[in-house]
Amino acid sequence: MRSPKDFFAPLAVGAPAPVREVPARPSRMIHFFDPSNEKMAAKVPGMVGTVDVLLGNLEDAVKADRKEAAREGLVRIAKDTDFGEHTQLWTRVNALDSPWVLDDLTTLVTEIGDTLDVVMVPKVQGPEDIHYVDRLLAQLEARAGLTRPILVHAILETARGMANVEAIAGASPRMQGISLGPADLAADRRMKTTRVGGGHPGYLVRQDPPTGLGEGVDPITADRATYQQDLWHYTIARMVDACAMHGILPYYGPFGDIKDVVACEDQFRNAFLLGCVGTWTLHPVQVDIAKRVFSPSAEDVAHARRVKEAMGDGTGAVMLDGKMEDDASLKQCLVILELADRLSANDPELAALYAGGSPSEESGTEASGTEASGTAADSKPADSKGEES
Ligand SMILES: CC(C)(COP(=O)(O)OP(=O)(O)OC[C@H]1O[C@@H](n2cnc3c(N)ncnc32)[C@H](O)[C@@H]1OP(=O)(O)O)[C@@H](O)C(=O)NCCC(=O)NCCSC(=O)C[C@](C)(O)C(=O)O
Ligand SMILES: [Mg+2]
Repeated sequence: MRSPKDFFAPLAVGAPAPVREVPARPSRMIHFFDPSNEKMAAKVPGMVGTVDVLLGNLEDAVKADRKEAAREGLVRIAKDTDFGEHTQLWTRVNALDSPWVLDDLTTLVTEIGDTLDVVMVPKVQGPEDIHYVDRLLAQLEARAGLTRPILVHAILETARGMANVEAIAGASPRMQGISLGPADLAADRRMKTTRVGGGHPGYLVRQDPPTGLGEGVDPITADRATYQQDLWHYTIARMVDACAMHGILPYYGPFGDIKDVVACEDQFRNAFLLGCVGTWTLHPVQVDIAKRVFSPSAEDVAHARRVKEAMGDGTGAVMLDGKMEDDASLKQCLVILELADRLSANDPELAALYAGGSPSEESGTEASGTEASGTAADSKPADSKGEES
């Protein structure tokens, strides 16, 4: 364990100084592409400006015999593409115990280190994994003469990583954020699912047996409502706390049922409401869903402004639309307003929406009613409540 006094010292002579704060750049969707897949790679330049993050994936989902092609493809794309002001370039390197990761890091930092914003590290088990990457990145940055440090993002996909999540989040000033890796995590935990993220119809609670049924009707086998539960609630909530306590950013991960855009939106929204700032998008169809979900609704922004105005100096309590507002509800509203400001700075459409233009149908929001809504969930379509009976 390093002395706290040394926490912000570069780990190699000549490496850039670590950042003190995670840069406040939108990252609502981390869009995955396989740089060895020519059709997919060809779409990347056209996606600049439409997604917050483009991530060249080198790990799982890239076949073993395409690993080198993927690495080379990413170098080529990074060199040939202007990512503009609003789209970041990230990569997911191979796992630290794989035969590819050393070449991944060495090649990418050396060749495109000045373009690469974040390196995502899969299957992180504990802070020691981050320390290893931290030192190696510093050495490579120093050798390449980089002036800006590359940040690190961990994927939470082992039980041990989960148990160490707070230590991982605080392991280095390079830590930018953490994502949930539901498929590997499920396997490592020996959960009995076979999906990539999302819920499961078997994970439910059932209404109590009804009373007052007629003679001879069995209350146990009678019709009883069931409610599907969120398999990921504990994990995401714990990840959010670990990230918040260390000033880094939490993300949902992949939703593998590409066709089920409704359940995908529900899963993304659960993560957004719990504190995540973004998600992964695996297919272009998920991009607009992520944008809609991880941008606060116009109603929430308008409500937050009204609370801020009504609260004056920010202390005390007031009644607004029959609800008590106080210092703590104001703080929640300020979270929404800060996010809205940050997103508006990059996106004139959102800026117009938040400035009071009428919310478009595409934004998934409804025109303001007499009651201001309290959460982003209130703007969710009424037919997608995620309950079953
Ligand atoms: C799902 C797949 C196979 C369907 O691919 P498809 O070709 O069958 O889909 P499509 O609907 O036919 O595609 C239509 C068009 O979109 C293109 N396209 C399709 N996807 C993309 C994309 N991402 N970016 C840009 N373009 C894309 C595709 O090439 C095609 O182009 P075309 O019209 O010219 O023919 C494909 O979308 C894909 O491979 N996506 C990325 C998958 C991936 O990265 N997986 C790894 C992350 S999840 C994970 O690792 C788990 C985790 C965290 O580790 C853990 O939980 O443990
Ligand atoms: Mg995985």
